[in-house]
Formats: sequence, C-alpha cells, structure tokens
Amino acid sequence: MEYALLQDVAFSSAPGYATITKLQHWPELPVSAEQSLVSQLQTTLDIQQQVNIVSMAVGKILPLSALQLNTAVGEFPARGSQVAAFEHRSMLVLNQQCLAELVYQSEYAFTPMLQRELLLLESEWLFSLRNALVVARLQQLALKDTLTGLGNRRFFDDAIAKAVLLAQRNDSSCALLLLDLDNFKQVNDIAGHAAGDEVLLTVAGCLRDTLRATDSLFRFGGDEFAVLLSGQDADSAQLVARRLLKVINQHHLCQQYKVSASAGLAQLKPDMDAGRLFKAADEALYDAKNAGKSTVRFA
Ligand SMILES: Nc1nc2c(ncn2[C@@H]2O[C@H](COP(=O)(O)OP(=O)(O)OP(=O)(O)O)[C@@H](O)[C@H]2O)c(=O)[nH]1
Repeated sequence: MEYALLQDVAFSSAPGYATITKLQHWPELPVSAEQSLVSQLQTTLDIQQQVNIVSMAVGKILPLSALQLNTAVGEFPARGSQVAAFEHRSMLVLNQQCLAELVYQSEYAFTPMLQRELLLLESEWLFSLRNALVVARLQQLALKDTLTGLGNRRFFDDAIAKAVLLAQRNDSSCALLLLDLDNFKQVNDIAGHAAGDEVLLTVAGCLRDTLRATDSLFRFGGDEFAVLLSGQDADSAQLVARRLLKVINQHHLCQQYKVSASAGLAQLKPDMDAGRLFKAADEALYDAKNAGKSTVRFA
C-alpha cells in the first residue's frame, strides 16, 4: 500500500529556483541539539519542518545561505534562505525512486569533500522524507477532484469559510460564482463517458486559463464548478463571470457537443456568512437555468 502510493510522489521534473528570504529570521527549532538528525527528523511528518531541521544540520557542516527542497507536492525553502554565490543540487533517491531535489546555496564553494559530507547527511533524511511525502500526497489527494485536479467540495467548504472571514476582517470583497454545464448528460449518453470526461477536463482548462488563482477553482463532482473570487477579482466578478461563460460556450469541443454553461453569482454582503453566500449564488444559478440556460444571473 505504502509503496504503491510512492509512485505518486515520484519527482517528475526539476522545478526552477524559488523565492528566498532573509537569513536572520531562521527560527529556533523545538528539538534538542543532542538528538541525532534521524531522531529529530522522526519527530515530524511535516515536510517544511523537516527542511528546517536539515538546514540546521547542514549549517553545522558549512555556512549555508539557502536550502530548498523541490518535490512533486511543492517547493519548500528553508525559512530565512537568501541567494548566495555558490549552488549545489542533489537528487534524493531511495530504492531507485527519486523523492526530491535539494538545492543548497552558500557564499562558499561546495568542494568535493563538502559534497560527500552532504551526501551522508542526505542519506539520513531519506526514510523520514519518504514518509512525509506520502502524507503530503495523501492530504493533497483528499482535497482534490481526481478527474480535473481542481479543489473538491471538501476543499471548497474550507476555502469559502476562510475567504468570507478574511473579507470581513479586511473589509474587502468576496464573490462566489457557481457554474453548471447545460446539456452535459447527452454527451455521456451519445458519445460515451470518456467524451464526457473530456468535456469536463476542457471546462476545467477554460476556467484555469481564464482565472489567475487556480486554488480558487473547484469541481463539486458531476458538471458543477465553483469559483471563489477575492479582492479586485471580486469587484469585477460580473465581468469575470461573463468572460468565463464566453470562453466555455465558444470552446469548439463544447460547441461540438452543444454543451454550454449557466452561472449564478453572489457578492458577499455585510450580514452574510459562508452558508448564505452559497445559497444566494445557488439561487442565482437556479434562475439562470430557468431563464433558458447559457446565461449568468446575479443574486
Ligand atoms: N463523464 C462524466 N460524467 C459525469 C461525471 N460525474 C457526473 N457525470 C454525469 O453528469 C451528468 C449530470 O447531469 P445533469 O446536470 O442533470 O445533466 P445536464 O444535461 O447538464 O442537465 P442540465 O443542467 O439541466 O442541462 C449525469 O449524467 C452524471 O452521470 C464524471 O466524472 N464524468
């Protein structure tokens, strides 16, 4: 079970450099200096914390300016990292599986002897890192729609609650757009489930390409999608909604299958909580469907 999941965490491509921040803010770690690196790493399954532990250990070998772990589940710079003159990259491999890439930066050159020391240190990390990657991957999977990779309903429930709280605290805008495809069922009925999946992937692609923040996109299952808009995007939500519908409705695959999208849009008002915002958008979507589909209605 564990090893099958590991296929998922395989590092497929080497990401680029990450943004790095200042050295003096490196935090104190809640582990004693006497503990071995392995036992320190075993205290946490959090990748970021493991990176911070390793960066402290590397700091005892050489004056380190930056450390970043690049994985299939994200990039993890050690807090306090800053760009330096010399860089050394190392692939972390366990049982012939590439777990991650580790990027070191220092104002001092990485001599062959230093590289050997770093290799020894890396070897102490591999099992803890493998376990942390599996956990991170499972957490990601639990929040993602398997077909499109968009956030799922569980992710959405959490995200809308946070977005509403944030908007209320900052006195900023927040809007919710609910989309439902029109005539989607017939794609499955006429062209088969695979063609239906292709249409759903196409719509997800249209949403991704049209919107900036992909983490505000969700699929609830079936042919229902949600878009959470915050700040300036929420202020121009009507424009965004019309643009999204246009992109979907004009896509050649949607036209081929005569699929379009209907949408309901609601803006957060002072007396609303997340539940009421959702209800308002849902009612607007219902109105859009009743109005003959392929249109957007505003709450
Ligand atoms: N291909 C595919 N179909 C799915 C998936 N999930 C749900 N469906 C199908 O999506 C359809 C959604 O039904 P409806 O929303 O009633 O279909 P519709 O034709 O768009 O109805 P209107 O919204 O009234 O236009 C059902 O036939 C489901 O079986 C999926 O992951 N892949």
